[in-house]
Amino acid sequence: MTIKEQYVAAKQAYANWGIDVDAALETLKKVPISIHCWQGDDIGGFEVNKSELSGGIDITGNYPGKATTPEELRMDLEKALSLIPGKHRVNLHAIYAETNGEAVERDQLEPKHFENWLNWAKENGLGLDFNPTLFSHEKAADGLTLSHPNEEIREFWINHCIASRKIGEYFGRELGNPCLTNIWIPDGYKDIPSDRLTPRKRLKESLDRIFTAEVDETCNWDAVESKVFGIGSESYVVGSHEFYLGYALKNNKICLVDTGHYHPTETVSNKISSMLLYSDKLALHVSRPVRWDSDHVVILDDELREIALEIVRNDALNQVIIGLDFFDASINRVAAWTIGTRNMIKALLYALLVPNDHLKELQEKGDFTERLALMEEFKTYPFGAIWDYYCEKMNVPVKERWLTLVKEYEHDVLAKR
Ligand SMILES: C[C@H](O)[C@H](O)[C@@H](O)C(=O)CO
Ligand SMILES: [Mn+2]
Repeated sequence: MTIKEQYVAAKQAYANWGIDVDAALETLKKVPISIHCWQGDDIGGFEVNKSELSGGIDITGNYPGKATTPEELRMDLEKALSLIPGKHRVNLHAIYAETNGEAVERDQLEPKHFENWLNWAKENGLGLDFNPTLFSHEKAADGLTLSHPNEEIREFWINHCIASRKIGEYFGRELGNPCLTNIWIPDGYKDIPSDRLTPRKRLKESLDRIFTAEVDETCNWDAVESKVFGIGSESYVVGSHEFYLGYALKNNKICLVDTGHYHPTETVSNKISSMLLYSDKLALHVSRPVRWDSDHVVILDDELREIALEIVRNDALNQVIIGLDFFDASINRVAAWTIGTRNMIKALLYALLVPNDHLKELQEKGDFTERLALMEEFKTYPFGAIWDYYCEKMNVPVKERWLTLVKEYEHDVLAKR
């Protein structure tokens, strides 16, 4: 049977439950995923005076062929994007600035340092998102930035965040598509603090300063990302979930939840409905924690499906900004992007092909037997046939055929670096 024939048969199975597969594919086509550039070079960036990766995050592995220049990184991203169905976004960090060999301090960064990225995004029909980089820097050497007791250090990072919001505004204005500028800081303590409040007060004041700077909200959306712990901040993180949830709600900012930033049995899927009751927008960093915030490549596991289901069944595709955040240096990096992003899209497709309204009704009626029975049966509905057809229709490789192309790229390009 051809892909199309398998699709037609599969479509009927879903139609029996009132699911319009063609409509689901139309919806899926319009959902952008924000693909993080930092998977391509192990969060190295292109600063002239580059520092070692810090901030309590870590990359393991030494797979050959990582991007070492902006041109290589863009080329690798283009390769991955050619294997992923749909039109997406690319998420940049400040350390990916291009300064023509001149050492530009982070608080002095300007839109012009990202002009190449912008032109590339325009040429490729991509959206752009942005992040100030508050790690891998001598002024973050003790693991403190916006909450630092030293005013001069705080000032430096405040100015870096303001500069970043202006870069986000530039991206959003030029692309006619708002840029999400997300602030994540590593601040915290290895051991039990004697004062949890003072650093949080300072962080709050720093954020207030950052957001006082005028930036066009139609071009730039501000987000804040919490964390429960990091390497070297095991006992206390200043920007905890409660801290940012409160800050975002009170100041009309977007909370960004990273799936690796919670206690191991706490799930982000269970937070989405609550957060959306109080906030119009929510941003995600979809990652895969394995025992800790290890940032493994996203797989199609139960939690990914549950996240997608929560977005779809709550009609929140326009409210949840889906970004990815993983970095694996032990495998081919183009493959890492491709696997993780295709899985995020697959999870959304899966969620669009579940009789969500019927399942909700069953719950309301108290028919938990049928609810469980159907939720389980739909796991083996012919979802793969719909996915294959979608890939074919979107002109990207069907099934694992993309892997041959990545291997060729590795042989022809990556291996020669
Ligand atoms: C590089 C990213 O900004 C970083 O991973 C951050 O988003 C994070 O999740 C830190 O744990
Ligand atoms: Mn993150």
